[in-house]
Amino acid sequence: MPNQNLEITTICPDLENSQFTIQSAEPTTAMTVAVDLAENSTVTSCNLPRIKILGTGGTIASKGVNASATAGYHVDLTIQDMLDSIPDISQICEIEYEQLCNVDSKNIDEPLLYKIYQGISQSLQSFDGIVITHGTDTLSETAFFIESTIDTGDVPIVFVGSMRPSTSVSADGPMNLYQAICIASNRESRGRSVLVSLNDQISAGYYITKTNANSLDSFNVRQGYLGNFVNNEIHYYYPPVKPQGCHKFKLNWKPDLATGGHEFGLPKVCILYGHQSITPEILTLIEGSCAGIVIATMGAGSLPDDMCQRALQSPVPIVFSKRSMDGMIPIANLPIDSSTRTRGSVIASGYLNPEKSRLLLQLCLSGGYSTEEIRHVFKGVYGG
Ligand SMILES: NC(=O)C[C@H](N)C(=O)O
Repeated sequence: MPNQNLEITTICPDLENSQFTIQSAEPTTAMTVAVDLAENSTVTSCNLPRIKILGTGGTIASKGVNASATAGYHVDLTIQDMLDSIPDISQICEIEYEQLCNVDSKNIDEPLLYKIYQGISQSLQSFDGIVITHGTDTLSETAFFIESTIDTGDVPIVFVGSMRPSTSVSADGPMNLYQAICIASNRESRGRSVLVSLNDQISAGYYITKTNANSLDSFNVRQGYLGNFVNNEIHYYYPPVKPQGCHKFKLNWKPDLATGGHEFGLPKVCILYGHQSITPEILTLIEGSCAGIVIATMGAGSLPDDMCQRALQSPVPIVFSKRSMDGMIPIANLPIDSSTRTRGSVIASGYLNPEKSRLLLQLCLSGGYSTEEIRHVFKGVYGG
């Protein structure tokens, strides 16, 4: 049911790029409750925090064929539909929202990534927190990209999705969205950079990974959850902290005056999946068509000897990542050229999984970094 005590103003009526503001119709009540909630640090003064919601789609914005269907659904809800399904937040924050796109996250490509980047960058100055609704399949990639390209200052950037469509019994979207808005509004969230709020857990977008394709407890982070959300209380386990050694890149994507769009261009990086009997020919096949390669190696950098020797000689940088969900690639496990005693084109991914390594390598390459500089950036992810 729509919240009756909200005033909704349409700034731009188109669905794509539509923007709305929501304010409490009863400011006096809001102020009173805001003070009551101060114990939980939801607000610090009579001025409610201003939160921007950026909608991109995903299961959280989806409908299935019936209440028992948890697959085969389609993206169909706007942010306004989603806000109608959560408890009244008019006493917690003021909301403005924008529908950037409405797609399954498998379709988030560079132009959409840039749209999300712009949406966040442009909102940083005028909002106290930003919430991004996103499909879970590639949520961690977008969160990693944003952490790597935007200096968020103190403003919490909270990514949220769901595993069940809105139409299913016990849909998790409404509670996840409600919690994300509370987290973005909470003073204790300041200075924590890019967060992911799912299934009552708060984690760092830089490290989190989707580890289960179906269950509600779909995300995992071996570096540890930052906090928990229980019965309207947010419990952070640590003081504000940002990921160690996270390199910030300046995007030099320029407006394309001819098309009115933007000139995108992260260099192409492919991911190879390591397995028994993988042979070096695969490198020859793809080196010509990409600027860098990431390999999900077996274990902590293991590849057949001939593959390692060939990787050392590659004309493009090759990042050794891992198939295993946890752990990292120690430098000592990288191949070494016996004549030059160097690692050639090979770089260790540290703790980053293949898809995050891909983005990091793309950003390095777009900045024109040398192999040594790229090695240095990746080294930051495991502290050297
Ligand atoms: N749970 C989800 O959101 C999965 C969906 N396929 C998406 O990533 O958009």
